[in-house]
Amino acid sequence: MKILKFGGKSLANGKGIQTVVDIIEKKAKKGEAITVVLSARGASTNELEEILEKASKNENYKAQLEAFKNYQLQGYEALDAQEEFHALDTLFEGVSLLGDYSEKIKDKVLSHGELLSARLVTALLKEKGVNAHFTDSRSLIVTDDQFGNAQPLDSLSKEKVKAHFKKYNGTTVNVVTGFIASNRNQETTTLGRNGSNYTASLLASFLDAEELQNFTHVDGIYTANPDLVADAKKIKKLSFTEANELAHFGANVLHAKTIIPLVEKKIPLRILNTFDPENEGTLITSEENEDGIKKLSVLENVSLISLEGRGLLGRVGVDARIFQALAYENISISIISQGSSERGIGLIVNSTNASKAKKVLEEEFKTDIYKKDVSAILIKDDVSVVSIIGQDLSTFHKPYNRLIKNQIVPLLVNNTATGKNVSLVVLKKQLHKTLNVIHGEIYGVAKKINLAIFGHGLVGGTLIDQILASRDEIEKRKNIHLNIFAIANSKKVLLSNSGVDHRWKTSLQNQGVSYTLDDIIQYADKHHLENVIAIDNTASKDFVYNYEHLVTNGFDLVSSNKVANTVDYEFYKSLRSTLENHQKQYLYETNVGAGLPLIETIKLLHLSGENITRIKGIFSGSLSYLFNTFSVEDRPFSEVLKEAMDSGYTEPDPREDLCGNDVARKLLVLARELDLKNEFEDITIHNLIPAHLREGTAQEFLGKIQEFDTVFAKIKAAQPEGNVLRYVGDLHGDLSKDKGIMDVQLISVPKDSSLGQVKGSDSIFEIYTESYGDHPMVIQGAGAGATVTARGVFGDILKVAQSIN
Ligand SMILES: NC(=O)C1=CN([C@@H]2O[C@H](COP(=O)(O)OP(=O)(O)OC[C@H]3O[C@@H](n4cnc5c(N)ncnc54)[C@H](O)[C@@H]3O)[C@@H](O)[C@H]2O)C=CC1
Ligand SMILES: N[C@@H](CC=O)C(=O)O
Repeated sequence: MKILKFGGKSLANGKGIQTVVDIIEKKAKKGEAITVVLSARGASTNELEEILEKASKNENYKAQLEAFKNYQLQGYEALDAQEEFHALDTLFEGVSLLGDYSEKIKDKVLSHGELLSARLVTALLKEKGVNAHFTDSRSLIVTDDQFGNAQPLDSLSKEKVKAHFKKYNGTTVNVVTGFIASNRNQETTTLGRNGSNYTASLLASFLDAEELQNFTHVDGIYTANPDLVADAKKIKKLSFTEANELAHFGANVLHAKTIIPLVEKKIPLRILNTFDPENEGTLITSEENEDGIKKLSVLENVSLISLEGRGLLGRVGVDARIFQALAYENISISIISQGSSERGIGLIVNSTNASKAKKVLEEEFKTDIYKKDVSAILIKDDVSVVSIIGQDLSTFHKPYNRLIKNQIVPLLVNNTATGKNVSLVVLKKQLHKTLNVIHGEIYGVAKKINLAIFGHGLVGGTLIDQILASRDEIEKRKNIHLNIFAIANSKKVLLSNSGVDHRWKTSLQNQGVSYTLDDIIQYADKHHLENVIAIDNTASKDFVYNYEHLVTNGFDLVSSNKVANTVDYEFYKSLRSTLENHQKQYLYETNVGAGLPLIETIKLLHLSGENITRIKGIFSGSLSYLFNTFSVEDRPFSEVLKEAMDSGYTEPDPREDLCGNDVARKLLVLARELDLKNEFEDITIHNLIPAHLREGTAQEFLGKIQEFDTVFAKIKAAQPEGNVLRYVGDLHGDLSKDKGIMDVQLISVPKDSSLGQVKGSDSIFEIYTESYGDHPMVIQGAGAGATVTARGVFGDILKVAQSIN
């Protein structure tokens, strides 16, 4: 025998009730032995409750009662509901006259929801030729006298159930009213909310059923509420122990009391979807899963009450007083947490009870407040409880760290000493993000990294295309999902919480909107975007002043722009301390040597205590190309310069390279990695731009670049035979002091020297250290170019992404 239980939503008008009848008919005609337990249809129970309230207040309830009756008959006008309707008329009239009602009357009223539902389904099944039998559970389940929440008397009920099913067995499909029962005096009682599920599990237990199938409007039990977590997965099978934890923590498909009769008899419970009957749903059995299932459960509409005061320290019985005072007012505490210092106690109660709870506690601790032993009793309303069921503390650091990285700091953490369950109280506005962050971590769902890219010129544009081209592969290999949710230039931003695609240029043109930085921050917040990284691919001197604001708003930083590391030292330090305070990262490998692993190497050497004594080399990819080519080819300087620009080696304004600033910045970036406190002004720079070409716009400058030709032809000719020109940066001096010496200059070197042999746009860095002596460590390779630089930025993004655990 299988027990099939259908809930109110499954039995609602429209698609619902017909589907239910089809499911039962199919099973009955296949010869399956089944018993059906029904709830009231749709929102019938709530409506009856509302009508009852109105009647008791002498308000006009008749229109709503008519609507209720119409709903019950809609499409089923042949149903004989006179008995129920007449009983309801009489009951409401009585309540209206009296102006009051008892729990006993309420149970009588509410029972008609289930009675009508079972009558209708029985009639419909009979029409289809099924041998259905309307079964009023008041003749089966006997309870105590606790109207509204009656407790079944097991042995009496079992006896009656057994006797009934002995009489109506074989091909009979008993259609049983859920929720309702009667006491020993045959007065109607109800089993409390979720009572129909309870009826079904009692029947299953008394009849030793093979399975209880609970038909709902969901496909089964999910790892989290799918409305809040898009990646939530359906759990195929779980144990009663796990289900029991879910039932306690707000999982509304189950209730602890309905599980107990099944556990005792080891009867499996299957959660099914009425509207997708082929789906096998979730099976709950007594078999324990070895690894255990983790599931997220949420309590909303709760408030955090905190009791603070120095005088609580070491006092005996404070918690007992709290519990007692609240219990007296029937207020239940779902979580309580207390620091070992005992100076503060936090407790969670239902929001509807929060003000009352505060009042009760203020009264209880009146004297303590007067003596200033208790300084405050505060309510925080906008909170939610997230419980990770199946989680113990041995691995809890992982989801917890992930939350902190995403700037979600729980207000309270609580775990069960036995069993596996950790609960966190978080701000309600962070609930959605909290669930997604934890769910992603515990289920190893691809980690979502949300990127805001500022600047989509040569480097930025190439980066976006590189990310879009390799993100599927990265997701497959590294379980990291890269989502570009913002692309901005200085005027417009394209926003897309689900991520831009390869048509981003057109989309930006058509859908780009003017913006402020806060618009992007708020957009990320509104769409609960986790693990956000801001990427600066501008050459802007102003944008870097946004970095700290981004960090305080939860963004990690990646930058190809060198400015933030080369403005005043005070800013440099302040940014680092903001990063430290917010536990955020800032990576900028491409600031020196484009995609070459230079900064990382220098950092590691320095960190490991290696004394770096000098760093010398060709720092500029564009000037490397310029002088490598110009030195050996018989072509005008301006023509080669134009080539370097067209190849994407130069800065957006090439004067930044030619004046030596770009190399100087790179030197300063490295100096600061060595903890030197140099400022940009400390650097001696050989400016290659003749004085008369330094002023004016970049455009005007480009119109005059031929004027370089004679100047550089002379310089080239003045060199010794076999020499070539190289633009070199040098960081030297006593690097163990506060400041190093930095020079940037154009020099002539033998063609076969280490600097002379460099080709194309390569950079070369010679790192002299104490251990390496006169034989420096050398890093050489492409020092400029959009493709290698974008690849370097991409590498930094992935490093940040991987470090978010
Ligand atoms: N080209 C190369 O080989 C290398 C370049 N870099 C650095 O990469 C950065 C970008 O260089 P390119 O792509 O060549 O420049 P670009 O001029 O092609 O692109 C810069 C982009 O930034 C945008 N932008 C400017 N101010 C902005 C603001 N306030 N907010 C948002 N967007 C803004 C511009 O509209 C433009 O789209 C520069 O900082 C450069 O120093 C670093 C290493 C190598
Ligand atoms: N303009 C720069 C680009 C990389 O930083 C250079 O030429 O090196």
